[in-house]
Amino acid sequence: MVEDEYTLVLVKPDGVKTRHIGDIITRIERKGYRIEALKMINATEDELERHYYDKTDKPFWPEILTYMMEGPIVGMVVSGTNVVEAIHNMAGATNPGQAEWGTIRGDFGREWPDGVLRNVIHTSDTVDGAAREIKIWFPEFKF
Ligand SMILES: Nc1ncnc2c1ncn2[C@@H]1O[C@@H]2COP(=O)(O)O[C@H]2[C@H]1O
Repeated sequence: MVEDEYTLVLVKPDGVKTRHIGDIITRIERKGYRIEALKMINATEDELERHYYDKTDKPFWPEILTYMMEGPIVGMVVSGTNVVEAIHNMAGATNPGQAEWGTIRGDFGREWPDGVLRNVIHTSDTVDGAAREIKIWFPEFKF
C-alpha cells in the first residue's frame, strides 16, 4: 500500500485579502485530500527566514519579507497519496500571470506591477521540504 504524504500550504496575504481561503480549502477537499491542521498566522521575520532559507540572499528578499508580513496568512497541513506533487501542481506556475487557468494561481491571481511576488499560495515542492516547513509553522504537529 502507498503511504500517505504530508504537505504544507500557506495562503499568502493576498489570498487572504481577496477572500480565497474558502475556495482553496474547497479545492483541496474536493480532490479528496485531508486537512490535518489549520490556523491563521501573523508570520514573524524569524519564521520567514527559516521557511525561505534559500531566498534570504536574493535581491528581492526584503520585498518577500514585507509582503509576507503585510497581513495574516493561513497555514495548513494536508495529507494524502502523492499529495506533495498534486497540491504543488494544483497551485500552478510561480508567476500567476503565466499560471494555467484551472490552477489556484491561474484562477485567483494575476501579474501585478511588483512582479512574481504576489502569488496567492505557497505549497511545498518535495516530501523532505514539506517535513522541514511543517516543523516551522506547526512545531506541535505529529506526523
Ligand atoms: N523574481 C522574484 N521577485 C520577487 N519575488 C519573487 C521572485 N521570484 C520568486 N519570488 C517570490 O518568492 C517566493 C518563493 O517561493 P514561493 O513559491 O512561495 O513564491 C515565490 C514568490 O512569492
